[in-house]
Amino acid sequence: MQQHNEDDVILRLRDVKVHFPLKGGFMQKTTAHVKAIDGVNLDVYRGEVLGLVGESGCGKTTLGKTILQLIHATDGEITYRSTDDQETDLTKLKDHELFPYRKRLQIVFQDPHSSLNPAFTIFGSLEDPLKKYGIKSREERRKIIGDLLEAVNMRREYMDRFPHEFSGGQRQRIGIARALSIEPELIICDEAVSALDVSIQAQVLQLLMKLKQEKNLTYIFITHDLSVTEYICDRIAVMYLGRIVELCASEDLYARRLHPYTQALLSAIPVADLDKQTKRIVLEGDVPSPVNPPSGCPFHPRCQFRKDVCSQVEPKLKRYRIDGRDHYAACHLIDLPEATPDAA
Ligand SMILES: Nc1ncnc2c1ncn2[C@@H]1O[C@H](COP(=O)(O)OP(=O)(O)OP(=O)(O)O)[C@@H](O)[C@H]1O
Repeated sequence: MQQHNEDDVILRLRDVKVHFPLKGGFMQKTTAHVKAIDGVNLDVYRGEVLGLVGESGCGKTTLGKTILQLIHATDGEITYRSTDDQETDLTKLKDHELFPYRKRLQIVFQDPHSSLNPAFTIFGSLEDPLKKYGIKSREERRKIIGDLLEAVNMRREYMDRFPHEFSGGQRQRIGIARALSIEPELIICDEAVSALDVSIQAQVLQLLMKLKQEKNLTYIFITHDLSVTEYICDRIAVMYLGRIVELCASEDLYARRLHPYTQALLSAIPVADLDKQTKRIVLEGDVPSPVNPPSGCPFHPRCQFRKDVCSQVEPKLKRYRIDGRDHYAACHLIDLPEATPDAA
């Protein structure tokens, strides 16, 4: 995996929180908060594929939508860094000021069946963003959409068909074409292949990787499926209860996972090489409610290695240097020296 430096950062998240108010009673007063994201720090590097993994409900989609400003952060900074080094904290912008940034950051959703309007032809669905971003001539829009369809291995004339005329895999490719239409720099793929059969998944993943190379894209790849991330991600961030609990190069996560939560997640994936199969660690219970997260380490009630400190003090995400690479983890039980600030 290539090493990144500060100049390569495209997105910088600092202490990002998203607390949804829960309303109740006759007056619909806020009675509590769902702490969906609770202090995320993360740098995303230009040109990388960053996996965001974790069980259902740990905050992956909320974080993705917050980066795109489809959900407003309760607190923290989300800084976008352009190729000419201009830095903009997206959380501080008003809706109309976000317009140029929405072009640069796009999303592909999970469900190819519901993400296209059934009443519109493919041209009708795909021309909208082009119109918004100033492509006035219909002929030009038809040319761009035809080129986009060819880029996702489909025929140009398909633009005059309706979504129900396509298979799930084809619809997902159309969703990718739509995300690409206004030439973004970063695409968030939210469970983009999870609804597809395994063989179709492989085709769509291959397509995503081809497009990444051709168009110099950055991906944040959200999934609960750790068997997919190993092959396509440069780095992986593991989320639990709205926090990142481990973050490192993909190969390092699979080779030497540090956090007990990651160990449990990875132990559940079947591997072809039986020598590499680790003993299955069964996670007891569900992810606790983000309304009242556990004290101390949020994972401690489900952790088979927990000690007293784990229920008392929340562990920080610490940086370790392993084989010359950064490996971050938030767990009291890791017995490794923390990296010194200048270790690189
Ligand atoms: N608008 C909302 N209002 C209140 N709670 C919400 C809202 N959106 C999400 N949540 C809660 O925030 C937490 C994180 O949800 P989120 O969908 O981000 O998780 P996820 O990891 O993407 O899960 P999944 O893979 O099931 O989509 C969950 O407890 C969810 O119920």
